[in-house]
Amino acid sequence: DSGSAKTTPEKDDLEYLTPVSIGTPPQVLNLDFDSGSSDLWVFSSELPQSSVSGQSLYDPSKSSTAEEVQGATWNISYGDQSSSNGIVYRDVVNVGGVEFKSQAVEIATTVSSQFTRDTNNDGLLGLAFSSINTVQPQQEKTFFDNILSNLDAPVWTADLKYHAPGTYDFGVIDKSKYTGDITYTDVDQSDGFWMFDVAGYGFGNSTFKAAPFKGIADTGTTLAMIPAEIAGAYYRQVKGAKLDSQQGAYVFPCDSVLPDFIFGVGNARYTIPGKFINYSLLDESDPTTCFGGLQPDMGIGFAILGDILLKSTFVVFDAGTESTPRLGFAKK
Ligand SMILES: NCc1ccc(-c2ccco2)nc1
Repeated sequence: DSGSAKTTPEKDDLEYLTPVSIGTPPQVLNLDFDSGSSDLWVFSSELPQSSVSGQSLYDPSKSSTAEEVQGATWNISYGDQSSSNGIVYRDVVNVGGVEFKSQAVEIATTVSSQFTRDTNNDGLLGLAFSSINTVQPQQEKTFFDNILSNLDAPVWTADLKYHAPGTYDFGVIDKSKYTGDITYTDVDQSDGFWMFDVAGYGFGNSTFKAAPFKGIADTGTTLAMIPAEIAGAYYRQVKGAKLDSQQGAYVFPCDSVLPDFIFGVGNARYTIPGKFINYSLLDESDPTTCFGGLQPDMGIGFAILGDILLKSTFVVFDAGTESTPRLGFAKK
C-alpha cells in the first residue's frame, strides 16, 4: 500500500489539518498530524456542547464498524498546556487511501479550552512512537505502526509548505517532492520521539558552527524551539529585537529583515528563510510588533523542531527495516 493526503495550513501556518475518514459510512474529520505524540483522538458526540465550537464530531453510534474497547481510557497533555481525555473505540480509519480496519480511535469526553477555541481542528493523529500512547490499561498503536507491514516502504513523509497546502505520504518517497539527495540520520526513539542530532547552525554573516544539539522532529508544534544561547545569538543580529519577558519569547519590529537560519544534518546544510522566521503579529491590535518563528527551548534538554523548520525541507520518517528508525532530510 501507499497513499497521499493533502494537508492545509490554518492562518499563519499555526497548524496543518489533514482529512481523515473514520467509520462506516465514512465520517471525515480534519486532524492535526503530530509526530510529537502518539494518540489518535477526535472531537466526539460524547463532548458537552460547551466544549464544541464548530468542530466536526465523530459519532461512533452512527458507524456500523465501531466497537468500544471496554474499560479503556486515555488522558493526554501537551507542551502548550493543552489537554484532552476520554474513552476508546476501534474503527476503520483511512488516510489518503491507506486503510486500517481496527484503529484505536480515542474519543474525547473532555477537551481543554485551547482545543475548544481552535474551531477547525477536529483532533490529533499521533505519529510518534507507540511507546508513548496514553491508552490504559492496554496501550494502543499509532496509525503508522498499524499500517507499517502493509506499506510498500516503511516510511511516511512530510512536505509542509509556507502559507500553502502540502502533503503527507505513507509508504512511498515521492521523488517529485524534493531535489538532490536525502541525508539520513539515526533516531533515538527511547523517549518515544523522532529525536536526532542537529549537526550545528549558522545565520547572517557568521560561519556555520559545528555545535551539535539534540532535537525532535515535531509536525504538531508550530515554531522551532532551539537552545537559548543560539536563539539569543540569532536575534542579536536583528535590530530592535528583544526577549519579551511576559511571553518568554523574542519579538521585533515587523519591518525587520530577518537573517536566514542554517541547520546541519550530518554533512548537509539546510536553510530556513528569514521570511519564515518573521512568523506573525504578536497581537492583532499592534501592527508594528512581530513574533519570531525561532524561540528558546524551555531547557527541557532537547530542541523542538516544529513546522517553521520542517516546512523548509522534505522530511522522511523511516521506521527502518531492522527497527532502527531514521530521519531523512532533503532540499526542495
Ligand atoms: N503539539 C501537539 C499539539 C497540537 C495542537 C495543540 C492545540 C491546538 C489547539 C490548542 O492546542 N496542542 C498541542
